[in-house]
Amino acid sequence: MAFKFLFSSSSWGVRPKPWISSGLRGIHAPAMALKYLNQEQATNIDVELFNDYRFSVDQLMELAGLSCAHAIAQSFPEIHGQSILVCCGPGNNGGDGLVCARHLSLLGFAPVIFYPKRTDKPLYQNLVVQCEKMGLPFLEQTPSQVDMDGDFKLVVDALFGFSFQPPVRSNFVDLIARMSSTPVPIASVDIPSGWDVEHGDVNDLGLQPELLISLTAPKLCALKFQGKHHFLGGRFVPQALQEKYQLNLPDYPGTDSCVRL
Ligand SMILES: NC(=O)C1=CN([C@@H]2O[C@H](COP(=O)(O)OP(=O)(O)OC[C@H]3O[C@@H](n4cnc5c(N)ncnc54)[C@H](O)[C@@H]3O)[C@@H](O)[C@H]2O)[C@@H](O)CC1
Ligand SMILES: [K+]
Repeated sequence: MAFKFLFSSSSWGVRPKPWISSGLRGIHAPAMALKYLNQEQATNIDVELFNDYRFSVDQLMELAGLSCAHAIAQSFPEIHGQSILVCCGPGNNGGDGLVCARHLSLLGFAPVIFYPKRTDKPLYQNLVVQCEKMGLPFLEQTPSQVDMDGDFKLVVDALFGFSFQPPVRSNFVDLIARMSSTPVPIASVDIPSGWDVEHGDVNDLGLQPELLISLTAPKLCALKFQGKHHFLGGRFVPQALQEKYQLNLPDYPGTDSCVRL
């Protein structure tokens, strides 16, 4: 396969993509550039999936969380069987974290959950019970810096996703500061927490994940991501919706739930 690179302005929310050979008479057709969403587009797609396509939150959260666990397993195979701290926030990003923790456990990792601001809705209560009944430990207090640095091989950041509005409120400041300072690698679900969804780490909190799993489609802040592994997960976007928003998502390999970007 022949590759050339097509460069586009990042202000359009796109990244260089290879030209993929059509295989016909040596003609090379340009692949359409992957779309990076602003906050409004991410919200609109979310609303459309629920209201028009009639998916339930549980359905998409299960697929999103599963894809995060798979991306983690692919990125950090060397920590299989070892302890992973999964920090879950109050919204759906936190729900993805709870699902991810459950699947990490099923994959043979040893997740420990920290879920400080719980939501009083059956969906979240059920996710907690599922994890509890599977024997996953929950931390009662914000882990100290020493504990975070010493007890875990990976920290999953499922605090805030595309609905985050900076700055971080006081109750999460310490946790994000510790996640930013730890030498333990961070895997962020959808958005590195504390980052502005479009502009990145505008408040200089310093959270720099080693793995980012963008869900549905990457958000604009992902253009500022400098870690080793960037995956797309959430393999549930119907073709018509992909076309309506010109997402130009890459093909997922085989039956995989995530794809490396
Ligand atoms: N289609 C989709 O688009 C899907 C989205 N999913 C997940 O859902 C996420 C979006 O979920 P939500 O809309 O529930 O929102 P988030 O989980 O991004 O965050 C909302 C919560 O964070 C709090 N919050 C916002 N700004 C804050 C601040 N500055 N300080 C402290 N707390 C703050 C809010 O009060 C609210 O409780 C996505 O990022 C993704 O992870 C998946 O579950 C499934 C499918
Ligand atoms: K996050």
